[in-house]
Amino acid sequence: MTGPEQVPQVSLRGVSAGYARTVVLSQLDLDIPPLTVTAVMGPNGSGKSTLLGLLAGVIPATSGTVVHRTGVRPAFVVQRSAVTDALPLTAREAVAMGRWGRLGPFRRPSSEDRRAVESSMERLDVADLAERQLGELSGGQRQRVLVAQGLAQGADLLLLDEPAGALDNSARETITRILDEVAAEGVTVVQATHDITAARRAGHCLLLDGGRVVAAGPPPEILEGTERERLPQPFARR
Ligand SMILES: Nc1ncnc2c1ncn2[C@@H]1O[C@H](COP(=O)(O)OP(=O)(O)OP(=O)(O)O)[C@@H](O)[C@H]1O
Repeated sequence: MTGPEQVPQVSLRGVSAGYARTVVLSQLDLDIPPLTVTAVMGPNGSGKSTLLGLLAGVIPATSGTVVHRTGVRPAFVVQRSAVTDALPLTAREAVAMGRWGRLGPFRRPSSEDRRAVESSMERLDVADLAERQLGELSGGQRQRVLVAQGLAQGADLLLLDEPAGALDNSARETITRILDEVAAEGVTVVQATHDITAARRAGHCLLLDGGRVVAAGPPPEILEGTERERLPQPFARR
């Protein structure tokens, strides 16, 4: 360890976690490197969302230690399917919810809060949808609104569960580029993804299978070469 940039954003040692009657993650030892994009890959049910929930602090560890580099509350962009599309909110109101944690009781949004909301919407190209109801938006548009909400939070750890899940190739490429830029600006990004192209461009890759880390390291090392033997289905077929 030579400097603060070497301190992991989050360090997990011997961590297990899950739900009431299900242990999902068992004895995980892993480090999330700071100021880069980590892609979390693995088949359906391998524990990617559970790991993000753990990193976000919404799912408790049942054993082991979870150490965060800073005390800043992470931003967590959940899968679109986890958000009720019928919520009576405009896109701008949904993005502004990203600032709630900073407002405190009875505080009105400051000009800085409003700026963060507007610039996040512009970045995700949803500014022209600001007054539309969430329920009126397409799946891809709603997904971009949720990513804008996460960005608006201004956290130093941005966690995203399949942020490009409902997007076409061009929008997917845009999200990947924005996440690269956000990391270059000093944010640690962790995204669960089934998109092998996005994973190849990440700075770090974690491969889960059955709630365990089966590989961790630079994407070329994790995704290339031994791909056929190493990647759990369905990645091995791609
Ligand atoms: N709320 C919950 N209560 C109980 N079990 C759950 C809950 N959420 C997920 N699980 C179980 O935990 C395991 C891991 O699920 P998780 O959603 O973390 O996987 P995933 O890798 O994100 O999957 P996907 O690629 O399908 O999103 C699965 O067996 C799932 O059925």
